Amino acid sequence: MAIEIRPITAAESQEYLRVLPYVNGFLQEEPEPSAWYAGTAAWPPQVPPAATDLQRYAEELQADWFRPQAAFVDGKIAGGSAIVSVQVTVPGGRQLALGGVTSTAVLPTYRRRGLLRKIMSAMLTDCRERGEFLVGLSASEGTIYGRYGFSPATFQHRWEVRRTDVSFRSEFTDPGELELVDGAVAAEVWPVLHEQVRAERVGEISPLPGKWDGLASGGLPADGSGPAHHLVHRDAAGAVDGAAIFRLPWSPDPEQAGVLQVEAFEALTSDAYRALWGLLLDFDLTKRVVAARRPVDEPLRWMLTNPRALKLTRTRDNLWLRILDVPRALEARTYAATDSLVLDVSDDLFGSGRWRLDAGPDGATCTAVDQQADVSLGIGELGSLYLGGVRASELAYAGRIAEHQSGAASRLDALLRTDRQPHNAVGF
Ligand SMILES: CC(=O)SCCNC(=O)CCNC(=O)[C@H](O)C(C)(C)COP(=O)(O)OP(=O)(O)OC[C@H]1O[C@@H](n2cnc3c(N)ncnc32)[C@H](O)[C@@H]1OP(=O)(O)O
Repeated sequence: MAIEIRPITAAESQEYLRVLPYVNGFLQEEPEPSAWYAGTAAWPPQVPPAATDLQRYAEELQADWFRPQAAFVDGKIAGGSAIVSVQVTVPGGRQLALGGVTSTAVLPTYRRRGLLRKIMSAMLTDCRERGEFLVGLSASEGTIYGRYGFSPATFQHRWEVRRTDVSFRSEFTDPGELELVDGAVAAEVWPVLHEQVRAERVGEISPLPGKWDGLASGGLPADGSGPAHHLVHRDAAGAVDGAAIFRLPWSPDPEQAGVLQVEAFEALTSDAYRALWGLLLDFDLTKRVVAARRPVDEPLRWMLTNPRALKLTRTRDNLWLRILDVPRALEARTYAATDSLVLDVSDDLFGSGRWRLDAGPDGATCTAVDQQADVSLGIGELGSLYLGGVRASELAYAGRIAEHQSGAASRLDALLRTDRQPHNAVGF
């Protein structure tokens, strides 16, 4: 079998699309209603794409931010994946280029012959040559991407709360006001709000072009989750400082009736956060609120009289990170303490190395050295640590980091920690 890995031409778009999960069918361990996918249709799609969808996807393949690679077997496309150009906010506030791996699939009849490995190798090499030193993805299965040096760096929770269990610890007088707005207003609010959130939030991803376009049209999803409702909070001066998108899906099951699904929620201030949740958790005729894709350090539970009222129903990894250039990545963020440590980092794909990290609140220098290492770790472990969401001491206890100096993992923790847990509400 003759295998060739290369980008596709415009004429090959339809053939390429046919191998991809969102066209070819994609089983997922847990299907997501549109409300949780933050899209206008359930994911994975429940109906085959229409010709107009295929045409739109094919046009998207030509965009400069979408870089598809295909595996041709004996001249026919048998697998594909793509890198989308996005940015990720890192500790210190820089928004770094991130190559986002997406839309990955190999036809069932060609699986386990090394096609993904070859595609991945081509894509990572291309990113390095472009100077992108961070690559990320969200994984369909947890067993696939560790071998390429990816490892979870952000996590997300789904939680639910019964309306009758909610009582806030303290009285709250809103200095601003809430307003229900239509999709056209929401389509103007969300890009601006998310941009402000992204500037502050470690791990947040820049939205792909067109991310908010569907809000204005407000189409009805096929999964019965109902129309999107848009809630906006304005501060005392009238500036938008928070917003939520929610749905009130219909269900024949009495247990599932009366659920308010929170599709998106952002607040720039504690007041906006309290005001928005105050209404969403006490919405007339609802019994239960379900919120997915939420940060793992949700402050809401600390606002409730009974913190146990907020029940976690799912926790899962979100952004998997792969560092392609250790010194450039480590020099691009800032640190919570001042310290100097030698890291021995193994990387099967792009070569191992030993670096001294001289780090502080204003940044770092990272220099190749020969001296004794304080810790040894793999490139995947470094990816998990990079945004501050995973503790080095936890990975050391798990045998994933070797300490050569007692206390070195704790010192690494002190350097890498961030005030809030990294989180990305937006994916790709
Ligand atoms: C970021 C995203 O886009 S997530 C979406 C990923 N896509 C899917 O899950 C769609 C369904 N799955 C598929 O299409 C394919 O199984 C793919 C794309 C995941 C893997 O493609 P393949 O060409 O079979 O992978 P390939 O043969 O290169 O395998 C490379 C290695 O990964 C392993 N591997 C591949 N897929 C899996 C899997 N699903 N579970 C466990 N191991 C896997 C192989 O055993 C092999 O191991 P080795 O390096 O020790 O030999």
